[in-house]
Amino acid sequence: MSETILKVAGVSKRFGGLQALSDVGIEIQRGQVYGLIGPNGAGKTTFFNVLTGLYTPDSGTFELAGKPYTPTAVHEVAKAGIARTFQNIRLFAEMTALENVMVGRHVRTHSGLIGAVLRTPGFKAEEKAIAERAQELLEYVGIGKYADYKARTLSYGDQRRLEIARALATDPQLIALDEPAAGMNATEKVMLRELIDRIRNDKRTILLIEHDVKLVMGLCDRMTVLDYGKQLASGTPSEVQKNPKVIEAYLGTGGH
Ligand SMILES: Nc1ncnc2c1ncn2[C@@H]1O[C@H](COP(=O)(O)OP(=O)(O)OP(=O)(O)O)[C@@H](O)[C@H]1O
Repeated sequence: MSETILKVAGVSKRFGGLQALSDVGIEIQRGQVYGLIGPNGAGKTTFFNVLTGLYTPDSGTFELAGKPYTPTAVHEVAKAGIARTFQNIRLFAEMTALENVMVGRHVRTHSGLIGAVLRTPGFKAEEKAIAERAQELLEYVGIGKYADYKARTLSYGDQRRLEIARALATDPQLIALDEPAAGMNATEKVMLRELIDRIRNDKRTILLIEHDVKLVMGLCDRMTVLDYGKQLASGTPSEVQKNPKVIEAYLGTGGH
C-alpha cells in the first residue's frame, strides 16, 4: 500500500513583480523518485528553498508523512525529516569526508553542548557511534576509501556523492537533490543513477531537480514540469513526455 510522504498544495511565492511560484502542488509516495523539471528560471530551486525553510512562501500547505509541517528554519526542517543537497556544492571544504557526514548526523544526537564540552561518557559513546554510521554511509555512496580526505580534494562527482551521504546521515523521510548530475561526466552519471536506484530500493524517497532530461525520464516514477512558476503537468515520465504543453514549452524546444 502506498504511503504519502510529502503533500504540498497551493504554494505561491512572489519576488517583487515576479511570480516565481504560482499555486504549485505535488504529492510524493514513499519509495518514489520524483522529478521536478523545467527551463531555467521556472521556479524549481525556489520550490526547494520554500520546502526547506530558506524562503517563506506567500501561501501553501505542507504535510510530511501525514503530519502538518511548516518549513521554518533549515535545522528544524532537517529534524522534521527533509534533507537536501545544493546546486552549488556546500561542503565544509577543510573538513574530512567523514567529518562532513558526521555533521549531518548531529541533527539526530542527544548529548548536546554540555556533553560535548565536558566530554561525558555518553558523549564519547555517541561520537563513536556517529563516526561508525558516517563511515557506513560513505561506503554506501561508494567513497568509503576517502573518509580521511579533505572534502575539497575529492573529485566533483565524489563531492556530490559526499553531499548525498551527509543528507542521508540525518535519516530523512525525504531527500531533495538539487541538480545532482550537474557537471558530472558520463561515468559519474551512471554511478549517480545506480546510487539513486539503491536509495530508492532501500525505501527512501527522493525529490530531484535535474536538467538532464534523459536521466530524469529514465529514473523518476513521477514528475512535475514547471514553467514560469506554473505547474504545466504532473504524471509518469511517459505521460509528461506526451503532454502537448510540455512539448511546446520545454521538451520540444530541445530543453537543456
Ligand atoms: N531570492 C530571489 N530574489 C528575487 N528573485 C528570485 C530569487 N530567487 C529566485 N528568483 C527568481 O525566481 C525565478 C525562479 O528562479 P529559480 O532559481 O527558482 O528557477 P530554477 O527553475 O531553479 O532555474 P535554474 O534551472 O536556472 O536553476 C527566476 O526568475 C529568479 O530570478
